[in-house]
Amino acid sequence: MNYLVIKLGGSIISRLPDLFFQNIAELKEKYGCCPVIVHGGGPKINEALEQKKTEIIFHDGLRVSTPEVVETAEMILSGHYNKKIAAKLYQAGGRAFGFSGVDGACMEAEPVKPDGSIGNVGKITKVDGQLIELLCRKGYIPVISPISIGQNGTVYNVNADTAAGAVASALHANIIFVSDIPGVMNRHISSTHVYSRLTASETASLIEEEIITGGMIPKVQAALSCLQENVKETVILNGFDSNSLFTYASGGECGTKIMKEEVTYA
Ligand SMILES: Nc1ncnc2c1ncn2[C@@H]1O[C@H](COP(=O)(O)OP(=O)(O)O)[C@@H](O)[C@H]1O
Ligand SMILES: CC(=O)N[C@@H](CCC(=O)OP(=O)(O)O)C(=O)O
Repeated sequence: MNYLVIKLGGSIISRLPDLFFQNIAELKEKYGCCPVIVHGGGPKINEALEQKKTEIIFHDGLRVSTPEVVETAEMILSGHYNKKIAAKLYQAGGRAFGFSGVDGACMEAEPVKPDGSIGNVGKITKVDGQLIELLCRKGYIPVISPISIGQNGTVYNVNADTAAGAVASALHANIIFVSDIPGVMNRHISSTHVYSRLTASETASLIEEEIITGGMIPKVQAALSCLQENVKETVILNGFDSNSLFTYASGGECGTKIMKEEVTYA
């Protein structure tokens, strides 16, 4: 079976056109490829923390996560967005099955920083790919919140781009990151310049030159690290463009493709 991991960013989820959900629901029938959704929800976690007057701190793009912050992130990701996306897909004609890494311990995590300096932020050590495949075989669209669990039962907040990369690696799937921009852009070149392809070293230079900043950094890093595993292709594309998913699935050019270095033989 062919899988496509679709990471829905918090920047776009609630503004994603209905047609985009419809295209996800039709992907298997039209292109023979099973969609697996992994989603974020960062901006709404910020809102919830602001309401609680809890300080918001990021360290290298990762949210410093006390147990209280993890509880809020879990409420927004595994509660609010996970079920909203499942309902949207059902409305669009699909049958979605929503869960997080905590359910069935299907994504195990350990602390990114064992010294506790950023709290319970996790990195994924194991994904139960068989469970995800089983759901796909039964005709469900898995919808996965990145909140994950440690072997001792600690619940971890995991960056959604990283979680999506781990799921894609486990399934040997390609991955697309759906966000609120047409791809990786360079406003120094022009206000609309989008790279169609970037290699690892070009990406590193754009980070160095501060052309890639903020939330785009964990995204390109997740793309590059899953290319080192079992993932062949990673693309960042625009959720506002409802056609982008089908354009990608039919082999057309869209968004920014992040690739390993091209090997040249003498
Ligand atoms: N070079 C770049 N090209 C495009 N977007 C960039 C770039 N550098 C930083 N960004 C920012 O990254 C954001 C996407 O990251 P993020 O907000 O974390 O997305 P999501 O919630 O979709 O995962 C864009 O909205 C944009 O503001
Ligand atoms: C550890 C960490 O930073 N977790 C993220 C999880 C959500 C996320 O990644 O959402 P987006 O895809 O919308 O950015 C957070 O708390 O914001």
